[in-house]
Amino acid sequence: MNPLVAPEYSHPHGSRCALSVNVNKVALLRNTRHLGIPSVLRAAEACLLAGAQGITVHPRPDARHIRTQDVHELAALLKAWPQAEYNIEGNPTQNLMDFVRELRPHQVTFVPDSEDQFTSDHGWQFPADMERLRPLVAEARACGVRVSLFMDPIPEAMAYVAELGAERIELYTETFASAFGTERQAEVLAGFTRTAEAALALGLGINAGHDLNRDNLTTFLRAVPGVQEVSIGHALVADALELGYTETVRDYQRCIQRAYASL
Ligand SMILES: CC(=O)[C@@H](O)[C@H](O)COP(=O)(O)O
Ligand SMILES: NCC(=O)COP(=O)(O)O
Repeated sequence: MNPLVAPEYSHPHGSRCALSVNVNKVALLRNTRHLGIPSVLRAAEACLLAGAQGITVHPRPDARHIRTQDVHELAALLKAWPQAEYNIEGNPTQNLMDFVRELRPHQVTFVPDSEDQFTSDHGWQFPADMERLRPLVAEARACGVRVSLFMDPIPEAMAYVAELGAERIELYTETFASAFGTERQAEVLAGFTRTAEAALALGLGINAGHDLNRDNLTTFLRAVPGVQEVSIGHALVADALELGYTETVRDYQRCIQRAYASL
């Protein structure tokens, strides 16, 4: 079998790879008026109804988009969707751990962003970040929350993730998205494949996200083995402005299924 095609993989949701919709950008648009529209809750519900397997939020300390009330209201909504997962992202040295303690989402994704960062643009640095993360990973796991660490595609860094006791990595996919369709695509993608193989060999689960879209998603999933979840927000919400949430989510699910059609 082609080693670059994802191996047979049993995912928590019965599909090959779960789609978790990040609703940050719905909140960003809502926050530009005091009218409460577009609704973050209605966006999440529409995406779940259309087949998304999860919802992701990144409640940044400056509340530029997702606010504390959104995080709590989505937790309440997801109680009615037992098959779906709630993934909360953020920097555990800032405001994230209160959400972990209070809401116990299915997953927390630790992202090393500074408070005023334009967007997420790098993963954790090991071994430098190890001791700072160790108690935070332990606390989240003690709360029964799966821990995923936001990581650059560096195979050698996977052993540190495993040593910390995190269950998954989230591959930061911006470098792939930037190289997509260029002469660098194969080289950049090979780095992601090597990193995924290193993670799988250590028993780590694999998530992926940042700048994934309908054009590049299938290529990524075909080449990178074992991806259990993609969290997609910016491009998906942009597509939904044109196509609506239902058709957009269905189109992303088609992109995911196409990645495994040859298996
Ligand atoms: C961690 C990551 O890559 C994204 O999930 C992040 O949430 C993007 O944040 P913004 O939506 O604020 O750009
Ligand atoms: N972790 C990635 C995520 O949740 C959404 O990233 P993007 O699709 O908004 O770039």
